[in-house]
Amino acid sequence: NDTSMQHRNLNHMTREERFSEAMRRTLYALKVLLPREGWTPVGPEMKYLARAIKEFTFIIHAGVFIPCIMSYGTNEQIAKWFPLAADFRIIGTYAQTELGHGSFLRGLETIATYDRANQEFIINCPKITAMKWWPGDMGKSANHVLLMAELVIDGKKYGMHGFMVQIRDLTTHEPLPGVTVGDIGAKLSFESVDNGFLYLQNVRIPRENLLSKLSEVHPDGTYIKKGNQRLMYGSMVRVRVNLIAHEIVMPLAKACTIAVRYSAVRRQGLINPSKEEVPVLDYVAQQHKLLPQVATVFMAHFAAKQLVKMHHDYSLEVEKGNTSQLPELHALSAGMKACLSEQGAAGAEIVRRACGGHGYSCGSGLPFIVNRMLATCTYEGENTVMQLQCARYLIKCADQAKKDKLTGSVWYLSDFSNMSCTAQTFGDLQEPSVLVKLHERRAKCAVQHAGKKMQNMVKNGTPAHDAWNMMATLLINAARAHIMQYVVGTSVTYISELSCSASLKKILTQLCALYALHNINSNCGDFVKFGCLTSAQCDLAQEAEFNLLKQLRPDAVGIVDSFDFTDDILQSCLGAYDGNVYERLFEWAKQAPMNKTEVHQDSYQYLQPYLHEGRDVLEGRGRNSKL
Ligand SMILES: CCCCC/C=C/C(=O)SCCNC(=O)CCNC(=O)[C@H](O)C(C)(C)COP(=O)(O)OP(=O)(O)OC[C@H]1O[C@@H](n2cnc3c(N)ncnc32)[C@H](O)[C@@H]1OP(=O)(O)O
Ligand SMILES: Cc1cc2nc3c(=O)[nH]c(=O)nc-3n(C[C@H](O)[C@H](O)[C@H](O)COP(=O)(O)OP(=O)(O)OC[C@H]3O[C@@H](n4cnc5c(N)ncnc54)[C@H](O)[C@@H]3O)c2cc1C
Repeated sequence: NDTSMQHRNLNHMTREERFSEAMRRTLYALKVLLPREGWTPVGPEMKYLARAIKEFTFIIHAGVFIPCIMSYGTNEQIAKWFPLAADFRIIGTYAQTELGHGSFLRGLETIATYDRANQEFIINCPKITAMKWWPGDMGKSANHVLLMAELVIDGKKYGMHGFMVQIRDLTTHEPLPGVTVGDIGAKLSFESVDNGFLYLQNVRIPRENLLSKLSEVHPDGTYIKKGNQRLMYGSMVRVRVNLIAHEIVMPLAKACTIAVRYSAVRRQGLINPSKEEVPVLDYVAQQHKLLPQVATVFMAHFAAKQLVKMHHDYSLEVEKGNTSQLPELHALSAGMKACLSEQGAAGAEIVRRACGGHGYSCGSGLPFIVNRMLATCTYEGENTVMQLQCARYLIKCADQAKKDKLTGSVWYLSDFSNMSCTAQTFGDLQEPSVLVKLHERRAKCAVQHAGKKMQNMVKNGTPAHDAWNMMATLLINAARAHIMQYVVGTSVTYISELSCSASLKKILTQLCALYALHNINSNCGDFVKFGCLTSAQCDLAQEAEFNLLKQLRPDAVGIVDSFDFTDDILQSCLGAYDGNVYERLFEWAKQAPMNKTEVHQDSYQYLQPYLHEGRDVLEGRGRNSKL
C-alpha cells in the first residue's frame, strides 16, 4: 500500500525512465524492507522484494557479485568487500562474458598480467573481442566489477581467475583512467537493466585484488593453488540453481494467472449452437494450452526446491573440503536450468498466444513476461551448451553403470529391473508410480542410445570428438529426458510427503500426472521407439491427459489464484482479480502517451495537405484525384 512502491505504467515509460524508476524503487524497497544492519542477501523479505518489484535493478550486484565475493574471496577479502557491497556503498557486477566469447570460457581474452616490481596486476583487453559485454548493472551503475580474466605470470597462463577492479570514481562516478564503459543499448527485455560494455587498457590493481580463496599469487610471483579449481565455476552453479525459482517458476506462474483468469472471462463462440457464447476456457483446446503450463509451474517449483536443498547440502560439504558432489550438481543444475527455461519460455508464449489479440498488447502484461523469460535460455549458460554439459556427465555415468550400482539422480541408469509398462486403461497411466517408471525407462534408453551410437562411430574409426559433435542432438535429447525424469520423480515424492488436506493433495497429484502425461504425449516418439509404450498405450496416454483437463477445469481459476499475485504485481488488464478486462484495457490505452492530445501534432503536419485535399474533393471544391 506504499505509494512509493506502486508500479507506474512501465509500458508507457522510456528506457531511461524505466532504468531510473527501477533504481529508485529497488533502493527504496531495500531501505524500507531490509534494515541495513540486518541485511541478508536472501530471506523472506528478498522473496517479497522479488515479487513486489516487477522490474528491479542491481540483479547482478545482489545475485552474482555479492555471492562471488563470498565464494572466491578469502576471509579478509570478504570482511573488506562484503559489507560495502551489502550496503550498496559499492555497486558491482560479474564481468565474465566478452564480445567474442560467452560459452567457451577457456577462450576468454582479457588478461591480468602480474607486475612483480609493483606487486600489481595490469588488466588489458588486447583486442575488441576481449571487451566485456553483457554484464548487468555494468553500463551506468557499477563502480566495481568482479572481472574474470586469464592470469599471466612471467608469460605463463594460469587460466580464468576473479579480480576486483574499480571502474568508476566513487565521488564523481566518472570512469577511471584506462576504463571505457557504457550501456550496450536496447534489448529484447530487461529494459530497466544497464547491461554494459567494458574495455580495459592498462588498468592497474593491487595484488590483493585477486580473489584468493582458491589460489593466490605471492609478492615474488609464486602461484599457489588452494583447492578444487572447478569451484571457480561455483558462482554459475549457484545462480543456475537459484534462477529457476525466480526467473522461470515465478514468471510462468504470473503468465498462467493472467491467461487462465482471462480465459474464464473472455466469451467467444459457441460449443452448443443452441446455447450462449462460452468462456474460452471451456474449449478443450484452450485447456490443453493452459493447464499443462499451470502444472509445469508446480512441478518446476518442487524440483527447484529439491535442487536448492541439494546445493545447500553440497555447500556444507564443500566447507569441509568435500567436493565429490560437484559433478552431479553441475550436471543437474545445468540440465535443469536449460530444460526448465526452455519449457518455461515456450509455455509463457503458449499461454500468451492463447489470449488472442489482447495477449499481444503490453496491457496484458504478457509480452513483458515472455520477453524476459526468453533470456533465461541464454544467460547463465546457453541452453545447448548446458544440455551438453549434462549429457557429458550422463554418458560417463552410463559407462560406470555397467560395473557399479549408481546413486543420486542417475541411479536409474544402473536399474536393470523389468520396466515394461502393463497399463491397460487410461487410469493406469494416471498412476504416479507408473509415470515415474515410464520417465526413468525413457531417460535410461535415451542415454544408452546416444552412448551406443557414439561408441559404434568410434569403433568404425571416427574420432571421439567428431562422434560427440555428430550425435549432439541425441545427447541433448538424453539430457532433456534425464531432467524430465528428475522433475517427475522429485515431484511425485514431494507431493506424497506433503502434509496437506486430501483435496489439495488430490489436485497436486492430478497436476503432476498432467505434467508427466503432457510430456509423454509431446514426446511419444521416444516412448514408442524405446519400447516404453505400445501404440495402443500411447492412445491411452492421450485419453488420460484429456481426462485430467476435464477434471481440473473447475478448479483452474482457484489454482492460479493460489499463486497469490496482487494486481499491482501482475500489472495486467487481463489478469486483474476483478475480471473487469475491457474497462481496464480501455483505461490503460487512454493513458498511452500517444493519447496525450486528441490530434498528434507531429503526424498532423505531414497529413494536413492530404486531408485538406480530401476535404475539398468531398465538399465538391477540389479537383478529382489523378487516379
Ligand atoms: C535475473 C537475470 C540474471 C542474469 C545473470 C546472467 C549472468 C551470466 O550470464 S554470467 C555468465 C554465464 N556464463 C556461463 O555460464 C558460461 C558457460 N560456459 C561454461 O560454464 C564452460 O565454458 C563450459 C562448462 C561450457 C565448458 O567448460 P570447460 O572447462 O571449458 O570445458 P569442459 O566441458 O571440458 O569441462 C571440463 C570439466 O569441468 C567440469 N565443469 C565445467 N563446468 C563446471 C561447473 N560449473 N561446475 C563444476 N564442474 C564443471 C566439466 O563437467 C568437466 O568435468 P569432467 O567431465 O570431469 O572433465
Ligand atoms: C539478459 C542477459 C544478461 C546477461 N548477463 C550477464 C552477466 O551479468 N555477466 C556475464 O558475464 N554475462 C552475462 N550475459 C551473457 C551470457 O552469459 C552469454 O550470452 C551466454 O553465456 C552465451 O554466450 P554467447 O552469447 O557468447 O553465445 P555463444 O557462446 O557465442 O553461443 C552462440 C550459439 O552458438 C551455439 N553454441 C555455442 N557453443 C556451443 C557448443 N559447445 N555446442 C553446440 N552449440 C554451441 C549455441 O547455439 C549458442 O546459442 C547475459 C546475457 C543476457 C542475454
